[in-house]
Amino acid sequence: MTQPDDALSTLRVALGERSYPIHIGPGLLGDPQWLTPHLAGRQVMVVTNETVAPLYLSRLRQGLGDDLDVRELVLPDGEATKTLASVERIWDALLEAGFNRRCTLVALGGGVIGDMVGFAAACYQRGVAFVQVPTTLLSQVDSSVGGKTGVNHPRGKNMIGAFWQPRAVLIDTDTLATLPPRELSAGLAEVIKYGLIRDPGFLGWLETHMAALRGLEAAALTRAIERSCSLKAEIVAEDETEQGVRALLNLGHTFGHAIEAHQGYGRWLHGEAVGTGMLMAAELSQRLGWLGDADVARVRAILAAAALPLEAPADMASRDFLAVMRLDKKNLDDRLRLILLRRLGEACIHDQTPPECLAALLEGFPRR
Ligand SMILES: NC(=O)c1ccc[n+]([C@@H]2O[C@H](COP(=O)([O-])OP(=O)(O)OC[C@H]3O[C@@H](n4cnc5c(N)ncnc54)[C@H](O)[C@@H]3O)[C@@H](O)[C@H]2O)c1
Ligand SMILES: O=C(O)C(=O)C[C@@H](O)[C@H](O)[C@H](O)COP(=O)(O)O
Ligand SMILES: [Zn+2]
Repeated sequence: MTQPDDALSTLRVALGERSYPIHIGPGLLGDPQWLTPHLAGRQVMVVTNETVAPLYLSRLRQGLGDDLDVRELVLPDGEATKTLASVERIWDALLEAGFNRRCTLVALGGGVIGDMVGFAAACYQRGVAFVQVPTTLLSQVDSSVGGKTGVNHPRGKNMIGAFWQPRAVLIDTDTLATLPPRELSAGLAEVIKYGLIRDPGFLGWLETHMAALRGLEAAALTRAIERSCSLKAEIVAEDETEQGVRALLNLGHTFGHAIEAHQGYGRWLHGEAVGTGMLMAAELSQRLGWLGDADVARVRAILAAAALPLEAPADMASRDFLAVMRLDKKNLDDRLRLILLRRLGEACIHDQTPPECLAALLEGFPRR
């Protein structure tokens, strides 16, 4: 087997004794050196959706040798399909193919496919191998790394799931060429998140390179993906199952998940809801005296530069936010646990927000 090309970079997610690679670069799909070393055996189920299949399925198949038993499952597209019923379709296909515990599932697509395939792998015959091949910016910088898998419930995002780590993450940056601009912006929300929670230098870099990122300039995108994956890998290595620091990756998500669930899954993209949620978190941090006017203005400006929404849905009252936020998975002992900003580049877990302060934020935050 040839050595990986120098143009590609590899990061690792270290989990105690175990670790897995994140390969990042152009041209990974279709090159057998990336996928085949991570297969558990001969049986391979590639799961994708009806949008991604015509774009990338045949290229991925080229990266799988002829000596394998490869099956394909093409699911419908959309956040609304991130359900247990879709995961059952994966299990049905695996059983129909007669696949055993040495099979490997390959998730080819965005975060919806990745989360569902990971969950299917976690449960099939009590756990089989899976590989993430993310094709959206959001899935390349966030969802494919770290092993959070699962599906939505009408009452809350990702309410049913498991921690189950992939064997490898293969990020082919060429796939971003076909991504619609709205999806690119959604991915940028999670990229901005890393700067806000952990890396003020990266936040500054993003401010100056936003036009290049939105213009799909390869060098800028690769740098943003590498830095995001590296920060996520570091946090997951510290706290795989979200007992502490990993919760910081949820900046903007308590508000954002409430928007997604209230509006009906898919109406707001996950990244859009998280972007608005991060602005809400920043404004709440300002009300608590941690951020100044200039800090909040910077958060608003970078979200605007990424073409993300800055207002909450018009039909969402404060009580609608609170109803979903009360079910958030981070909450303990009936207390809301929010991720807030001590300053730009430093997040904290906060469960002491005075109710009147949160109420004022929710009442005063603009709607559209
Ligand atoms: N597990 C985690 O840690 C984690 C982290 C962040 C988000 N998520 C989850 O990820 C999901 C959002 O992921 P997403 O933003 O990738 O959404 P998505 O999976 O719905 O993909 C967005 C859209 O882009 C299409 N698409 C995918 N790749 C494409 C390509 N290369 N060219 C053209 N179109 C392409 C998809 O078919 C879809 O229509 C949410 O369910 C969210 O909860 C999970
Ligand atoms: O990896 C994590 O941890 C995250 O929180 C990343 C988030 O961007 C992602 O949306 C995640 O799926 C949210 O998880 P949840 O536990 O809040 O459902
Ligand atoms: Zn997210």
